[in-house]
Amino acid sequence: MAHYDAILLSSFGGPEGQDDVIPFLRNVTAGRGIPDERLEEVAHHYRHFGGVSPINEQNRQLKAALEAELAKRGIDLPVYWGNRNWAPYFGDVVREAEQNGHTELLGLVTSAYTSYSGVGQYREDFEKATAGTSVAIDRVREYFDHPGFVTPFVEGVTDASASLRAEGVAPERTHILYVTHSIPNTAAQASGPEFGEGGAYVAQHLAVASVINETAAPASPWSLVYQSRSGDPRTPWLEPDINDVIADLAAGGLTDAVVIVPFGFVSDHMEVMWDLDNEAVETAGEHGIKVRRVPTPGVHPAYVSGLVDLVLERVNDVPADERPHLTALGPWPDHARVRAGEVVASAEADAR
Ligand SMILES: CC1=C(CCC(=O)O)c2cc3nc(cc4[nH]c(cc5[nH]c(cc1n2)c(C)c5CCC(=O)O)c(CCC(=O)O)c4C)C(CCC(=O)O)=C3C
Ligand SMILES: [Fe+2]
Repeated sequence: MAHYDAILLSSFGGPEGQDDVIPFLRNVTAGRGIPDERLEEVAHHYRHFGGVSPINEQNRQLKAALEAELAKRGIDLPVYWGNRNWAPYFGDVVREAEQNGHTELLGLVTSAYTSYSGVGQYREDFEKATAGTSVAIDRVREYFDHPGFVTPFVEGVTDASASLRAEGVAPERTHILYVTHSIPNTAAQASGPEFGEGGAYVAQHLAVASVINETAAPASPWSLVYQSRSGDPRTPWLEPDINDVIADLAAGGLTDAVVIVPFGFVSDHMEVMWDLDNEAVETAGEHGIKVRRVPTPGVHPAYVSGLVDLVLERVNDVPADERPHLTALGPWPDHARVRAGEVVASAEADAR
């Protein structure tokens, strides 16, 4: 049995008013050479919604849902919530936990896949936040193929396909677009070169998309596509872009509808609201193609109880061969623990 004093719900953070937008974007991009034009463009996405990203409110709701599920199961672990890029910041939350006598934390991260953004950067955040404290932070494994994460997408694709069928669109003419965040090709490769082109990041997405499609829309063709590319235009990022694919499908004449499945994300935050509900839906409309956008897990009961299962699997040291996973890639291995600013146990997965 591993001992933990508390859970640390760990997320990205987002602005909650117009005055927060630029300081937030500076936090996000600190030292990573995002061109100013791109920052202004992204600021505009936030400004359009009053400078408020929905992500913090979604995390408050997820925290409340986790607390309710833990209480229901009689598990006595408080939940702290901290972010990388906006208040409540990890550093403040870790000190608050320490003052409350909670020094052994288990991180639940709102990223399901392996990449620097979802793994290495959080480990660095935890190193900084625990430096000079007596706090240690573990994190649960990447849960891209955990039933709790996959089930809401299976339901969403099933419902979207049924509603299109009800409008007379044949499943064979409905194309399912599994969409995730583009990252630089080099970052994808670094996520696990042993998984071939695109590394673990692409392999995980392909494996999950194939499982969702087989279960929810077996008669429909599908593709893995990307959104939210940024950075220097000369640097290659993962392609194709969702908007280009919608245009190509329309030109191909075999597609009457697309189902957009934002399975790279756990909640309907700004990247979903702007890049999909605004841009991609508009692209489909311009090409006369029907469109459905499937919800992200949010506070879906399967996701919330899946996260609690992931906590219990660590508390109870459940062996790998008993850990739930829906693809041949899983169960993904656990990561090294960070204690007082140092990585104290090394694991192969932590090169990422
Ligand atoms: C893989 C991945 C995820 C999924 C995994 C995870 O969830 O962690 C993700 C999530 C998110 N990304 C978000 C926002 C942003 N990401 C940016 C920039 C970047 N993301 C990248 C990758 C990812 N990002 C990369 C390689 C960059 C460029 C270089 C860099 O900066 O490392 C920028 C800067 C401007 C721009 O270039 O777009 C912003 C504002 C929000 C918050 C949304 C909200 O506010 O509701 C969320 C959940
Ligand atoms: Fe991002």
